[in-house]
Amino acid sequence: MIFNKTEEQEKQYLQQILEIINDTINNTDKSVKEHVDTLQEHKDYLWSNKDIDPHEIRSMRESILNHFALGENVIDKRKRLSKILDIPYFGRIDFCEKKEGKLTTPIYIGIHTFYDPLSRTNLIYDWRAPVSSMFYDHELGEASYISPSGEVYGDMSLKRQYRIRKGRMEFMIESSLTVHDDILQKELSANADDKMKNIVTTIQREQNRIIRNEDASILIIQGVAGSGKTSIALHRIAYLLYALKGNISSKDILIISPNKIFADYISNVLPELGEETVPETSMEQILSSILYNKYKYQNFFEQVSELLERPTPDFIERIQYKSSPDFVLQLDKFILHIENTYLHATDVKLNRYITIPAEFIKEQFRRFNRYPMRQRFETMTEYIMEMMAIQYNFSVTTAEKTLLKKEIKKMFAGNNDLQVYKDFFEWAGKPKMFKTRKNHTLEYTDLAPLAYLHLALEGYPPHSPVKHLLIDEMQDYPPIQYKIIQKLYSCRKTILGDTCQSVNPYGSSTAEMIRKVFATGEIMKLCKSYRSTFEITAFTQNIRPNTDLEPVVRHGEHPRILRFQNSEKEIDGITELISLFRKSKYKSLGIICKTETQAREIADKLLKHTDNIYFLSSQSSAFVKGIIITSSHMAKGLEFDEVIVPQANNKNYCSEIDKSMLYVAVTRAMHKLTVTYWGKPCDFIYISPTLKSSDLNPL
Ligand SMILES: Nc1ncnc2c1ncn2[C@@H]1O[C@H](COP(=O)(O)OP(=O)(O)OP(=O)(O)O)[C@@H](O)[C@H]1O
Repeated sequence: MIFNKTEEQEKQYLQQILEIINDTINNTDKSVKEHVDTLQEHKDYLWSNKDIDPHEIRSMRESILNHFALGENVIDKRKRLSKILDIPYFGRIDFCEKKEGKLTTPIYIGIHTFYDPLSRTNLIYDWRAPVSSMFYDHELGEASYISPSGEVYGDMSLKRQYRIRKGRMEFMIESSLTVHDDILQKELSANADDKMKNIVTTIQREQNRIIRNEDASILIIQGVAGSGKTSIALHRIAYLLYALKGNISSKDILIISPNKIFADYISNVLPELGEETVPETSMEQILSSILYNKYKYQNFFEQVSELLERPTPDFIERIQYKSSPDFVLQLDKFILHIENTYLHATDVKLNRYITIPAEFIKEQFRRFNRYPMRQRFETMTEYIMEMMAIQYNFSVTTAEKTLLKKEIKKMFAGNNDLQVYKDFFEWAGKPKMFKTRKNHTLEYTDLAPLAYLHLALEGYPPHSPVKHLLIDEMQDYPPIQYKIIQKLYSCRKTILGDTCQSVNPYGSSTAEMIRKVFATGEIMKLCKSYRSTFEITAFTQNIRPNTDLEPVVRHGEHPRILRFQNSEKEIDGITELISLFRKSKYKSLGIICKTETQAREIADKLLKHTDNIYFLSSQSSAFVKGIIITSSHMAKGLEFDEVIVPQANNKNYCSEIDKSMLYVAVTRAMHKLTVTYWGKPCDFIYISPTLKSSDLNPL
């Protein structure tokens, strides 16, 4: 006998569940009110009784704090329950454990657990619960899941998916498959939001393996464009917060994200999954704060812009040199060289009678080699003084002690980070590899090695409280930056990215390179691409073929390549495309240019013809829905219903880095893509014979 066999029965059951949830909400409201009343009573009592004895005050204080904490708990529960009212559950499996006397049990799966205290049953299971994993991993028939007490085997006899919105069941699908294709197609065909959304109802099996991987201490996800890397990494965080409850909370997690826009864009996923937003930072912030924010430096965005707008072979060479794994080895050798040669010891005359010999000082520098070099002076001084006192039976004054410490510090030639860093290039025989810009501004590639040397000399900060580190866009960070991360954060890590989307082709890292830096790590691949229609994906594959990529078959319009007579006509054409977009069903349009300068120029021109266009610069911090004009670099990680890529001529897009930018731009499109140009089309775009001739004729 199947529980709730028909759709009608399921609908009635949904109503019952909603009633129970509503009752529970009413009870929590009562409970909140009781807590508020008690707190008020305590407050009144304290106000109206001036001579209360200290014991009573203390006990009352404890009671207030207690009520407060309980009250907050109840409020959290209330928030969760109100969310459940909208979509109580999205899936169901019927499972019978292979054990005598066990019955088939329907398991309803939602974003949160719902336990009914009256019937003492779990009416809804959290999607992260062990039993729920079968929903994502198994088809009908034999199934198993890993419970805290071991693997549980059984038979899965039914699998349903529901679409419930605002407490109303729109439809249900019964399926033997893992996640039914129709539901996935519906989700993928929906319009883009101003924030990344959760995908809990349609997580795919290969994605679930990554989310629930608790074994890997360093998990490296290499995934093709639109494969759900970022979404999956965030779901993984939500999963770990659930599975390791008590050991880890959201404030113990740190996300290293490429920029503020991206951080804003992904900020909704965890709250949607019922978790707090987690702290976020950027690689630049980490590196600069190691150096006490003392140096002016070209930021990563400026480095990319320079590579796109005015690349010089020297600049490229400097970036390449400092981004190789070999460079880290060289720095390590140099640190050893500092250790062996930077202390130029001399005799120190403490007073008329006592002189500390140079050789003795040198010996102490070596003796304390477990301390970072700049941290040894104090300990060496203490030790030397102690030895003096024992051997010659005399005591030194504080002034003499201070003098000795000062003298030892002076003997060390590595007290200035920048000088040491410059020395490195002399030592390596590559003085041309270091160049500062106007006003002593450092190049971006120098920030990490400088910080690395600083840490080697000064010592690493105490153990970081971060328990899980998430690094997105992993390909953009060179090995030296990972080396620093490894030393700063010893915790578990999830690192994700796609080498094909590097905006830093002269300094990018592959999954394999990253694993080498950490000397460990599990690489998991995501090959299915979900974001774009089949036609758009085929187009992007012509720009940068990736044999790993497997598109999800969802059809849409063919991308269009529009040729114009000149740049003015191109602007007119884009204005026309914008007005067509405004009349369409789509909600977001990204006009993605190669550089920020180009984006700004086009934005200025377009704004003469049309309004409500937002220019997103590297300084922006919030992502907005609507018509956005931006650079490829800023668009990384984002997505739009429709994308227009202007100026795709062979002058604008001609180098390897230009190709990366073009690839990033076109892979942002979900449903519609138009590429415009005047002059000759760039060689990276394949003009397919299926294109209508009107698409190519000059307009
Ligand atoms: N299992 C899934 N169910 C529904 N949608 C999915 C699924 N997996 C991925 N998507 C959708 O695919 C799109 C791409 O996801 P996401 O941005 O996480 O991918 P990514 O690999 O980080 O992309 P990129 O590297 O190109 O920026 C999003 O719209 C996401 O909602």
